[in-house]
Amino acid sequence: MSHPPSTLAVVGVGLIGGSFALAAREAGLVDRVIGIGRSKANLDAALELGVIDASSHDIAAVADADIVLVATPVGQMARLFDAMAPYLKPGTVVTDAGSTKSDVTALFRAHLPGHLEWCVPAHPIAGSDQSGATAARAGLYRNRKVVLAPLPETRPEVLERVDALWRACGARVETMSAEEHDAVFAAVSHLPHLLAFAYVDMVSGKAHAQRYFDFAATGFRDFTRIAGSHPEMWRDIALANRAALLDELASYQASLARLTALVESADAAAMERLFEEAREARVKWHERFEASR
Ligand SMILES: NC(=O)C1=CN([C@@H]2O[C@H](COP(=O)(O)OP(=O)(O)OC[C@H]3O[C@@H](n4cnc5c(N)ncnc54)[C@H](O)[C@@H]3O)[C@@H](O)[C@H]2O)C=CC1
Ligand SMILES: O=C(O)C(=O)Cc1ccc(O)cc1
Repeated sequence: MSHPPSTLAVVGVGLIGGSFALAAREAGLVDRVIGIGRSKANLDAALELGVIDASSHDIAAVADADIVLVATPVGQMARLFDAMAPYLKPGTVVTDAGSTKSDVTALFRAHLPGHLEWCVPAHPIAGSDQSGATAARAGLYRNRKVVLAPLPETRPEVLERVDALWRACGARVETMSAEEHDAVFAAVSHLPHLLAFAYVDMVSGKAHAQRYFDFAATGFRDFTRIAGSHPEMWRDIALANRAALLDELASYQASLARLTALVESADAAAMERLFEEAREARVKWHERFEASR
């Protein structure tokens, strides 16, 4: 399908922004990619790997773009939206990849009030515990979901353009409200990351932690993989989605308290029932997840 030449500016050329740039170019929907970042070493690596065609430390470079993807930690977005506002051409599509959506929606409203018809809050549900441009790969979004949470002001053709870009990257696009998004992701993504960080922190705080780590095996590895994720990114997510996350932390604490009581009372039957129900739910989820990839 032919399309007018288009320039993509990626603000924050890491795993997520870099992978989008590679995939959109491979799909032929983007001709030129400008990387805008704060780390020279990372931008140099992105240039060398062919993830971007040009780099800049100056947000004014968005003036040359038809599409801007903001893929920094969500805590950076307020100042970035604010700083890019004077340079955005009317019609330039602005979208993001942040893991939280109510806060980003509010930031679009607060900092780009004159540009809302061209803004599309978004969240690709793909990634890993890796970060930086060197981790970027074109196939990251293949058969993965992307959630779009359009604003009431977003023009239909702008939504369609962002939808088409993500589909061209191989993703399956779903639309939901920012509120529903944040409640769901607090439970299935943000909470488990916090649990992994807290658990590793607990073990490493033991008096003879190394002795414990020496014997940790695959169960420990699988449960804690995401504790290797980017600390700044997860700090920002925890702050941005505090309310929903506090609800999930409370539910989990209640669940742990119930399990603690079963362990205390040595209630073998109830414990086995709980484990059976959890295992069944996990097996079902895993079958559906693998079938959808
Ligand atoms: N890592 C993951 O699995 C996923 C992450 N996300 C979201 O995508 C966003 C990016 O995450 P990653 O690509 O994993 O992180 P990353 O650390 O790989 O990349 C972020 C990049 O943004 C740059 N950056 C930070 N502050 C900046 C600023 N003020 N101006 C310009 N550049 C700046 C950093 O130097 C870095 O290169 C985050 O909002 C995260 O919540 C969304 C889905 C999955
Ligand atoms: O590392 C993993 O398995 C993840 O869960 C990746 C991930 C991290 C953050 C997101 O907002 C979406 C996906």
